[in-house]
Amino acid sequence: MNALPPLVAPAAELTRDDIARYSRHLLIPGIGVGGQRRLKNARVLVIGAGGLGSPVLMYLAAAGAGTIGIVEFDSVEMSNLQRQVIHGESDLGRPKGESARESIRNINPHVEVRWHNLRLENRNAVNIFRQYDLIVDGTDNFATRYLVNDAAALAGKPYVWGSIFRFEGQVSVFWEDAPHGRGVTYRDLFPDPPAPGTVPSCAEGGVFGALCATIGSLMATEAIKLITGTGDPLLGRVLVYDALAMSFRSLGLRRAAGAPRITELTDYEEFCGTAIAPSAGDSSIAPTELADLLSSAAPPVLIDVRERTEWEIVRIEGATLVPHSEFDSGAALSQLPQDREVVLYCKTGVRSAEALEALHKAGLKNARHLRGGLAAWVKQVDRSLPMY
Ligand SMILES: Nc1ncnc2c1ncn2[C@@H]1O[C@H](COP(=O)(O)OP(=O)(O)OP(=O)(O)O)[C@@H](O)[C@H]1O
Repeated sequence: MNALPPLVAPAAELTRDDIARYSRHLLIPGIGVGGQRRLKNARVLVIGAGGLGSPVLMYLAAAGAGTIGIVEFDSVEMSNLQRQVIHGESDLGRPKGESARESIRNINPHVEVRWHNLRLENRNAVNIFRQYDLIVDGTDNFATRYLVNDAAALAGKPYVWGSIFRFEGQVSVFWEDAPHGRGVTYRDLFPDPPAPGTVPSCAEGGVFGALCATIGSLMATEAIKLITGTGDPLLGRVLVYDALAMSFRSLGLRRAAGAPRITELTDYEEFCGTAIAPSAGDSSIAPTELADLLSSAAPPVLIDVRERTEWEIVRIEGATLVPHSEFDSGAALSQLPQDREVVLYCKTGVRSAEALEALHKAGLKNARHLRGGLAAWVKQVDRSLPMY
């Protein structure tokens, strides 16, 4: 085993209550009283109290991490409850940070919870990271992941990273300044972000709820190992889990030869191509305008560019399904009329804007896309439709 020195110094003695509460940890060689005292002294920052953040926060709290920070700005929605188990039915509409803090207090009142009620951004990341020993990234977007990576490097902190999609997940530990030259960062795994629109988010592609527990619990495990100096952390390795095959693979990861040190933050939205909405620009149509147009004498042809699974959940009446992938391949063009206006829509307006760009490039100009997608349509036009 290639254990690292423990990240955190031990706290003062354990109390009687600590000994009773953590007794099953105290019995394990590798944690014991020494490891538990380190946990008590640990300050862990968890970014996002969502699918991954939920199990991470719950297990770190139960394990007795002394101080847990939560960075989260969002509120609990119905579609979160299938996997974000730190929140419950009675938390719907509440800030996730508040709900998570309450759950943690219920699990372990000895944990000090610091909720940073904000979006992690360039202007706050490094300062917040400096207040903690270890960062755990439970976020869901590439811009934030690169920011977490670079800010962790600038603050000199290790961080545990996890990612989930449908039935697959990945976990690793990144730390530019890791002892024994084991420093690898997220940029060594993914030097470049994927082209915008090529990797669907969980909101678009879906995620298997129990996968979050597997990956989140692995992330909490790595955090506890680093804090206590127990076992071999996933430094320089990525663990890949396939829930359908029920298999784990561990892939080696090296620092790219000559990779420069991270010395500053950059514009992550621009780096990831998510800064500007695709250049469909003013070729969008508002939901209410589309509703009027659909009931006019010359209604446009309405095209749903989502996946069939989404189409089967809910759709706008009268729409035809032509999935987004058929726009990339060019197959969509032959299915669209040249003599009538075409309006494309997706869930939130991102995929439809991309599909529209492909149509414009192919020469079909008489086309627009629904601004804000089906989500905006449901809010502004037809509240009777369910939203996912
Ligand atoms: N930059 C950021 N700062 C703070 N929290 C963030 C940031 N980026 C993402 N998050 C939070 O990370 C969590 C990610 O969790 P997850 O993807 O499971 O949830 P979600 O975004 O609610 O899901 P969905 O997109 O399916 O509705 C979210 O709660 C989100 O608010």
